[in-house]
Amino acid sequence: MSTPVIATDALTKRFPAVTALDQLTVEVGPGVVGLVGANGAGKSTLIKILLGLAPATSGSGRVLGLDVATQGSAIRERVGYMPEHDCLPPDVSATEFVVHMARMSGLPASAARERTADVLRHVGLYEERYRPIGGYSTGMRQRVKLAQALVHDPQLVLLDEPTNGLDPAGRDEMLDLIRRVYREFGISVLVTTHLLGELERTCDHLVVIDGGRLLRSSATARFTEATQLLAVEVTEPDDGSSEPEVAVRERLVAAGLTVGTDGGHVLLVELAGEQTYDLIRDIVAELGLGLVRLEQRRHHVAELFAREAVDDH
Ligand SMILES: Nc1ncnc2c1ncn2[C@@H]1O[C@H](COP(=O)(O)OP(=O)(O)OP(=O)(O)O)[C@@H](O)[C@H]1O
Repeated sequence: MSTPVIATDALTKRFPAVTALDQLTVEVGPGVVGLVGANGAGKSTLIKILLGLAPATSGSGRVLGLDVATQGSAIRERVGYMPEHDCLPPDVSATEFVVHMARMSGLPASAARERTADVLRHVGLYEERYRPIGGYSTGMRQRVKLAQALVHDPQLVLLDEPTNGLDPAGRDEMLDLIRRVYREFGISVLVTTHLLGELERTCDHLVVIDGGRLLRSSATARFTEATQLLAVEVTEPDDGSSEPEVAVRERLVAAGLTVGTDGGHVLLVELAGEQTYDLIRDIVAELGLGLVRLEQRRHHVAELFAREAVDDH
């Protein structure tokens, strides 16, 4: 494997009331990497430590081979950062703001103007770039934040929740843009989200954390490959009672099967031999329900949490 872009070893961050990162050991190579976790999972804390902006309590980390504890400024020269929260001044234009950020990172005036024009074009801001940011839509503001992260031509960008507040179309556009940052410029990307499943199409590799701990780190394809999992969906019963899948689930678990859900009404049943199909059909029939769907399916990242919860019991 090529040199890891990011590598941490037992990285831990304790605040007085909470352990935000707990012995996190993870290594990711070049490409587009998704950092997935619920709110409070520790994503922003990890990003701040990787940028050398906050010290770890224990453990170590390297970004582009540089030590986060002692080489923070060298890291920030080579890494772009798009913060989660809006940090944009309303009275200046995108061009003025991004030129300013380019100058701050050390580019001479003429190079700063050229790079600014390039990155604003790349993120899809054209005539609007001369108008004050205060009048921009959320999508446009997110693009300005992305542009300032790219303007000093970094080797890696850390994007904290770049799709936050966007509608589905805006989200898709942002994800396409992120993909192109790597494909067209060769800039590696670490992108965070609390929306499970959102990054399946965008990322080569996914790191999933929960409560500061590593749940899983692997190629996206490994998350979504076909598994021994059956999706089961049943009809509403005649008596009109809701959530018939709850009764089905109880019966399946009682029969010794491992059952999760997709977060909605679909049950996900571990296949334990061919008899699993018959068992499901029998139980559904005994409960007086009909089968809408019974099929082997692919994993989605979203299931990871549902399945973990089941595995804990
Ligand atoms: N400066 C701080 N002081 C005390 N606790 C903190 C601080 N920063 C973060 N935390 C706590 O650490 C945990 C992880 O927070 P973090 O912001 O890293 O999570 P996150 O995954 O980025 O979530 P979000 O998307 O909501 O920001 C949370 O419980 C949070 O309350």
